[in-house]
Amino acid sequence: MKYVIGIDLGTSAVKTILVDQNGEVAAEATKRYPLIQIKSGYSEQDPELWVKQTILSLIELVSQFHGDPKDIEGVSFSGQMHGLVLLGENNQVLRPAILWNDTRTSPQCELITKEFGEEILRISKNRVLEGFTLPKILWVKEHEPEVFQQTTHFLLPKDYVRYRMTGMIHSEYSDAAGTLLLDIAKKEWNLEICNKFEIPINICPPLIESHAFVGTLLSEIADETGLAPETKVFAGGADNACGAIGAGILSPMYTLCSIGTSGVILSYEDDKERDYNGKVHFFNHGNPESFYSMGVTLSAGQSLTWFKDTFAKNESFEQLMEGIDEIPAGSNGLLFTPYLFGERTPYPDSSIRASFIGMNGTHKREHFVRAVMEGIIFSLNESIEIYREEGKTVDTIISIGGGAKSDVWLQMQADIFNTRVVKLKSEQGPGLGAAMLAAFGAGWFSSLEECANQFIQFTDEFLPQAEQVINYKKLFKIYQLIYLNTKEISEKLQDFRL
Ligand SMILES: Nc1ncnc2c1ncn2[C@@H]1O[C@H](COP(=O)(O)OP(=O)(O)O)[C@@H](O)[C@H]1O
Ligand SMILES: O=C(CO)[C@@H](O)[C@H](O)COP(=O)(O)O
Repeated sequence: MKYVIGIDLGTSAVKTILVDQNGEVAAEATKRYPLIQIKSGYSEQDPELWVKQTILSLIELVSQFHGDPKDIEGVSFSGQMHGLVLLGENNQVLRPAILWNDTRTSPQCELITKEFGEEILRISKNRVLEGFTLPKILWVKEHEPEVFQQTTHFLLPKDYVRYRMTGMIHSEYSDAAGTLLLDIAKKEWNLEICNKFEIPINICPPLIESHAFVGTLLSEIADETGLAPETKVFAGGADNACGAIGAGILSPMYTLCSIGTSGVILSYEDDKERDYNGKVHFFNHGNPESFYSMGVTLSAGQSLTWFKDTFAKNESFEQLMEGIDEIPAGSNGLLFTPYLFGERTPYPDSSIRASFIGMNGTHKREHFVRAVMEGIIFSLNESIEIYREEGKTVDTIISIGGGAKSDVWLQMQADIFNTRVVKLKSEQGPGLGAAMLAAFGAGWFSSLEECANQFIQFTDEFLPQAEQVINYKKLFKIYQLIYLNTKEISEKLQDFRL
């Protein structure tokens, strides 16, 4: 039996899975790393820690495997998107990576939008937002000019880890699409945008397809991890592109819901000319010549993690959620908006912050937990509404990410989205998508669709419950009022945030 490995470089942890030729997950390992948040709005990570934890995770994965490591034919990657890694001479890292959920770049976004926003929307198919890579590059150029001067390349997070495992520098289209520097339709770095903002185009890495063969493992990485030095490494994709592959979103039939640190509602796009006018993001898929669009809740799973770390640090998620299924929809009149780090869809607003509304003396901790979980799904429902308004049919959702571990949360998705919600056998959609890219790249299958037929297995399904659907429709309308009514308050509080 042959095997492939998918490495998912998430925001909270790196997750590795070993998958056999039938698509069965033979081993899994996870290694966590922290976010560095020195100020409100700042979010960084140490790229060296990504490499260290990836290697530790692979060591653990290989130790669970009792076959011949030479049977592990290929490795590929899924990675948190948009993060900026700057390399200098000899490819050393020049500063900590600035992540997708870092919102310090509002002034740079305003400048880009004012000077070139319409052209960028036309070329990159995306609106200028704090999370994307171009504003981060401009922030470094303005605030750390000596770092910018030394830059020889920028890389996206998983592309840096792949570089450290192979010695080869590349980017691939699905992740490059999230930089605002890529011409999405032509699949090339855009000289016009680079010139406009005085970014030397040669700091942009060479572009390849997601399933492209990059090289074999460096011998020291093979020695350390226990993998064979001839293990083939394939480029990989953005975590949402890989999530889409791993959940079988290879046609417009299904919609994806991912609850990781962020939350995503994602739809396959077969027409590259489809124009949402920047209301949702539009990116190259990991499947060659295809595209997807998505709406993003910045702090989805992260809101629940924040609540747990702050009020129930030593409990598991399962303990935290005990009793919440007995509480009625709407948590006895308590609502939560998940804007801990600002928001993206439908409100591109970096200064909005989260709120609990409706607290009264009868509320217990479990009401707050349920309200947080409901608020996250309400926020994702805003993206579903956009798709429905644009004429898309959303009737089946494939749900992935850490959030898909909870059946109560999956039922809440079915009731709030008013759709059938289906769970995968392994909730590690992006990791499975990465493994599928390795399997396709290694020639096991003639297409990702063929691979999906073999690899993807659905388990439970959750159907909307009529009474809950009615209640949640009413609650969603009230939830939508919170943004409008807290926007000004959030702005006024900005001066008091550290
Ligand atoms: N047992 C669980 N039940 C429900 N949600 C969970 C559970 N464990 C983790 N989560 C949620 O999953 C999120 C992490 O998901 P994951 O897909 O691993 O994120 P990332 O890819 O961003 O690192 C956490 O923030 C948390 O909200
Ligand atoms: O910024 C985005 C997508 O545009 C995020 O979805 C990141 O890609 C991080 O993903 P997770 O770690 O939450 O899976």
